[in-house]
Formats: sequence, C-alpha cells, structure tokens
Amino acid sequence: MRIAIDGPAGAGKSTVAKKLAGLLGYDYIDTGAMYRAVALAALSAGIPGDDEEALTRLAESLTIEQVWRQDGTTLKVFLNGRDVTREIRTPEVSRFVSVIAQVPGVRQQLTAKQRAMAASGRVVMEGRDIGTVVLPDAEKKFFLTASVEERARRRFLEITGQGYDATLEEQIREIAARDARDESRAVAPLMPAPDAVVIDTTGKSPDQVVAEMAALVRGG
Ligand SMILES: Nc1ncnc2c1ncn2[C@@H]1O[C@H](COP(=O)(O)OP(=O)(O)OP(=O)(O)O)[C@@H](O)[C@H]1O
Ligand SMILES: Nc1ccn([C@@H]2O[C@H](COP(=O)(O)O)[C@@H](O)[C@H]2O)c(=O)n1
Repeated sequence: MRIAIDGPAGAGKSTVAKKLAGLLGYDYIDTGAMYRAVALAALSAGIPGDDEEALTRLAESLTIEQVWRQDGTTLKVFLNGRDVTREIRTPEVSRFVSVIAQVPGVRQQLTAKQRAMAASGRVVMEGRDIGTVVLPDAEKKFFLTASVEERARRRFLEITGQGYDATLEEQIREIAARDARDESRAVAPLMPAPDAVVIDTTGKSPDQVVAEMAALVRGG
C-alpha cells in the first residue's frame, strides 16, 4: 500500500508520517526534504529564484537520497553523497524553498525521482502534491490541516526548544507566506485530493492523529 500525506507547513505531516511508517513497518519519504535539498544547492551555487532554466538543470543533476531507520524518528538526507539533514532546515533554506518549488521544471524532475522512490510500494510519502500529482493512485490519502496560529505555535515551540531565537509573530508571518506561495502556484498548488481524508489536527496529539489514520488504513 502507498500512503500519501499532504498538508500545509506545520500541520504535523512529518511527525505522524514517521510514526505511521514505524507502526506499519513501511518506508518513509519526505518530499519537502528533496525541495529543500534543491534550494540548498541553488543557494550554494548562487542561482537566483527566477532562473528557471538553471534551477531545472540543477534539480536534474542532483543525487538526493534518504535513509530511513525504522525506529520511528531518524531520517537522513544526502545531497550528492553529503549528509545535509541539518543544513536543509536553516531559516535561509526555509525562506527560499517555496520559491524554487514554483518552478515547473524543478517539480517535474523531483516528481520523477519521487515516483521512482515509491515504486516498491509499502511507503508513506508526505509533501504538498503527493495525493494529487506524484501518486494520484495511492491506495490511501490523507490531508492534514490546522489553523495558521496553531501551526506557528508548534513551530515556535520547536525552534525555541532547540535553543534558537524566534517570535510567534515571525512564525505566523513565515508560515502564512509559505502557505500563500504553496496554494497559489500555477503548477501543483497545495490542495486536498478529491479522495483524501481531511484531518484537522488542531487540539489533537500526534498519537491521536496516528491512531485515527492507522484505523482508516487497517479498515481499508
Ligand atoms: N498533533 C500535534 N499536536 C501538537 N504538536 C504537533 C502535532 N503534530 C506535530 N506537532 C509538532 O509541530 C511541529 C511541526 O510538525 P511537523 O514538522 O510534523 O509538521 P509538517 O507538517 O511536517 O511541517 P513542514 O511541512 O513545515 O515540514 C513539530 O514540532 C511537531 O512536534
Ligand atoms: N511535495 C512537496 C513538498 C514540499 N514542497 C515545497 O517545499 C517546501 C518545504 O517543505 P517542508 O514539508 O519541508 O516544509 C514547502 O513549503 C513547499 O514549497 C512542495 O512544493 N511539494
């Protein structure tokens, strides 16, 4: 079974996707990490966000690998063989990623790589367009949501918990800006697939959300 999980930033996709994959013994693929790897490579190469040709060539040339340890927590991301797991999460990459994600050629390149990665089945894949574009015939599709304030609060707690400086207002602005770009882009805009189960995670713990999803997966 291929399980697609989509939704906006901070809805809890990675958290529940890892737990669900661990529970089912499935592979886990974080497609946002792949867009982040392209953004990191573009920043390093000094390619601007509006150079669609250079960004597309770059996305085509990169080797992006993910190594998932089925302990329910550990995903490592490698860019051309180098571990970039931490580097792809910097604020600079987070600001740039939804810009390069608007480039149709970049999306085409990454979609092809993602389909190849899911070919074995038994996979939980999360992102923004998995149920609509990457795996439109996935056996189970979920779309997670939560209010902007709730998602920003979660991100704020995560960042400050790691010892970094942040304000809630700045997180609300950043998440709202990313939502706007993801929802309005011409190719593969963020939206639920017509056959996705929509789950509002506001006020629910990750374990509650995973239990809800696992019941739906097992129930067929
Ligand atoms: N149901 C939940 N209740 C409370 N906090 C949650 C819940 N789900 C996730 N979180 C927390 O919210 C933060 C964001 O979650 P996560 O990274 O899983 O979101 P995401 O949808 O994958 O975001 P992004 O698309 O930006 O990667 C994390 O700190 C996580 O621990
Ligand atoms: N299938 C996807 C996945 C991600 N994106 C873009 O990447 C950004 C970062 O994603 P995270 O899940 O790591 O936060 C996201 O804001 C999208 O712009 C995408 O377009 N399609």
